[in-house]
Amino acid sequence: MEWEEWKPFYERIVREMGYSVERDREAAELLRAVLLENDTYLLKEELEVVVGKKVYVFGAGPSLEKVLEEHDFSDGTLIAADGATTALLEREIIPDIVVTDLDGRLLDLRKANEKGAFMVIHAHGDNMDKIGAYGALFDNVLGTCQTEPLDIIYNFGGFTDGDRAAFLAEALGAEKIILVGFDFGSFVGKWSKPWLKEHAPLWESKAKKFAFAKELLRWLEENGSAKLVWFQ
Ligand SMILES: Nc1ncnc2c1ncn2[C@@H]1O[C@H](COP(=O)(O)OP(=O)(O)OP(=O)(O)O)[C@@H](O)[C@H]1O
Ligand SMILES: Nc1nc2c(c(=O)[nH]1)N=C(CO)CN2
Ligand SMILES: [Mg+2]
Repeated sequence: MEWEEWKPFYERIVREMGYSVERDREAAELLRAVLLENDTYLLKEELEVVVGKKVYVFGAGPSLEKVLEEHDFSDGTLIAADGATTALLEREIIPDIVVTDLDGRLLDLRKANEKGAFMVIHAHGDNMDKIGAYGALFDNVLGTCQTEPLDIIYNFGGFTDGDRAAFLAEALGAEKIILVGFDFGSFVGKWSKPWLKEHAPLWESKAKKFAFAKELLRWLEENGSAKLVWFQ
């Protein structure tokens, strides 16, 4: 998704979620500074070679657990959206790429990175504290933002970690994107937040995020060049 296509979505998101564009911009600058200072940044071209034709994107919906038990996903590139990383690690699956705004379980995000996963870390106005505190703990990081892209900070479109991961796969050349554990139902998967012990009833701000995520994935289905499939 090009910036001009993303801009109207972003403007609606900012309005409906009450975000600050200025803070989102500040976060992008902060992430850029952290990655440059530590020399841990990746360029798009370096991540492109990791993404094959067939990509599985794992969301953190409650359905993920059973699906991981019953199916083998070793024939594609594995991209975990934030909290889904924990569910994969529990089954000793190391994702190729983790897409996160750093609010999943930090130890699991780091473990995946140490075991070889490339990180795609997203900067927004509400995670600057996390970027400042933990940004330097990761290696092989492609930075993303939701405002205008900077030199090493990309914007491929997408809002939540899950739909953003699908937009990333599209931008990096995937031909088939299979969404696993995306149920967007009335429960948030227990891997979604570090403090959740069980799947939790959907709360209001998360419901709004899910509505945008679904809309963006529909856009990708209609306008992307990759085939988008919902794994059942
Ligand atoms: N029922 C579900 N519960 C949680 N995540 C889901 C569900 N269905 C689909 N997903 C997708 O899985 C992704 C990973 O979940 P996670 O909650 O860890 O990420 P997140 O977007 O960072 O959440 P937040 O906006 O609260 O930071 C979500 O971004 C969402 O796109
Ligand atoms: N400002 C701001 N932007 C976001 C936020 C958030 O909580 N605040 N959460 C996101 C992941 O779902 C993506 N973008
Ligand atoms: Mg997150």
